[in-house]
Amino acid sequence: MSTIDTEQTTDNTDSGAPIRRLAAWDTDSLCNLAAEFETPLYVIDAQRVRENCARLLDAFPAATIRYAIKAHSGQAVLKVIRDAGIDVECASAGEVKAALAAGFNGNRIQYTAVNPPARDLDAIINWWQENKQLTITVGAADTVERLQERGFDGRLCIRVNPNVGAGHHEKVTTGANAKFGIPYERVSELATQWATEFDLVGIHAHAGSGISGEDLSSHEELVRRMGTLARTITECAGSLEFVDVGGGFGVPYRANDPPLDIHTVAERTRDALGTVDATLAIEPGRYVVADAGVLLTRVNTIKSARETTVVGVDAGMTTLLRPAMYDAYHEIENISASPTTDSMPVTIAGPICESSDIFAEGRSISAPTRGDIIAIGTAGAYGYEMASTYNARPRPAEVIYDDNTAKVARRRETRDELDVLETSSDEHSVSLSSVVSHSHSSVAPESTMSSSSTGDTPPGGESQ
Ligand SMILES: Cc1ncc(COP(=O)(O)O)c(C=O)c1O
Ligand SMILES: N[C@@H](CCCC[NH3+])C(=O)O
Repeated sequence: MSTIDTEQTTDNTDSGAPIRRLAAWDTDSLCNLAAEFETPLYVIDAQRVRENCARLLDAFPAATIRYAIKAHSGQAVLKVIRDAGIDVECASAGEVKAALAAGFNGNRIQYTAVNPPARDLDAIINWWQENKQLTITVGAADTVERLQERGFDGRLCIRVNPNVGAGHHEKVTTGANAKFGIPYERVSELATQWATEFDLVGIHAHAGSGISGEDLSSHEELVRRMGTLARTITECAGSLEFVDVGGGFGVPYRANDPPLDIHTVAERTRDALGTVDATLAIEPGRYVVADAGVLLTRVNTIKSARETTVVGVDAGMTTLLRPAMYDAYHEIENISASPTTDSMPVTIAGPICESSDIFAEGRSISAPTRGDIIAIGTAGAYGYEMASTYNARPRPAEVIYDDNTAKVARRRETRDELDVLETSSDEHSVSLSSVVSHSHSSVAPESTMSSSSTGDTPPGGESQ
């Protein structure tokens, strides 16, 4: 445990401020945390998560709010959200397990099945047997059959593909992607059928992630379509409990990005929905946690390279994937430098053997020296959550700061832990004469390949 100065780490502009910038964090405290817990290190401010929850509850007082736990599924964060009175949306059995462990009851959990593996459905049905208030959202008719085969006849929600997408990058635009949901045109017919077999409680759609406050038109169009569909279903299949219009509310990552005014979003969402005999539901993830987190990383290499200076740090794309995957922008500052240090443009790169392992290029930061701590802002959503162990790099640690104290929420993974799944025993093995089909092989037989074309000497030693 480490104690740091609350006064300085709390965003003192306004507890309802729409975004916490990197500049609002106390750099001395962050440097102390890096020294105490080492780097790379995620720091999450629990109070900021509370403020974000409170703002959502205030803007959507009559709605059901479900936090999309894929943004950050750490137990400490989930407990803050549970205590704020917000429910959860889970995308896998693993996420449901995390929600249950954090104390969410089945009636506060909505499981969204996306091409669900059998193992997920088995686990979900076991939990549903224990608490039949758990809601399952399906995005394909055969998922319904698979649930029926397992005895499910409970609370069902239909994921609609509204054919309207939005988001900060094409890779996070879901509403028009055929992978997600049942085509809009088919839903009322299926709803009529399923209402006789299940407790049909809702319909759901999600446009995508990172919807900008500057253009809410796609979000509004999706909500309008969902309102129309809800009215049709109510007539043909009976009333629904909720109409879930997804999450996706963006946060400004760049200093000059306009903040998303959540009250405006709420008002325009209600207007677009129109009158429905059901409760509005939303599923924000990023909005709840993004600006509550910062990633700290230490400079280990500085070199001049052609037109740039490369600053090598100990976090990489395995720690924070967003820049490599979506070219995502995060604020970056050298928080060890004194205020009088001159700035210089640099390339900030991680230790992973991939060219995309770069956090920023041509970014102006205070001139770094080896050992300095670099802070990467707005890293609370889809940061730790998307970390991997590629290049055999253990995942970072995470501390949560609350009530004047920072404590480890997720300890640093060790190199030894990377090997725990390896097995050398024959305990579970099968005998197979071959795993290559000789009759249908599309690879030319070795005898027809010249050694020059393969670059190898053929079996037997000499070229044929
Ligand atoms: C079904 C669903 N709900 C909610 C979310 C949360 O999105 P965001 O974190 O952008 O609010 C996502 C992620 O895109 C999602 O796929
Ligand atoms: N991982 C994405 C958003 C979530 C997409 C989930 N459907 C991001 O970091 O922006």
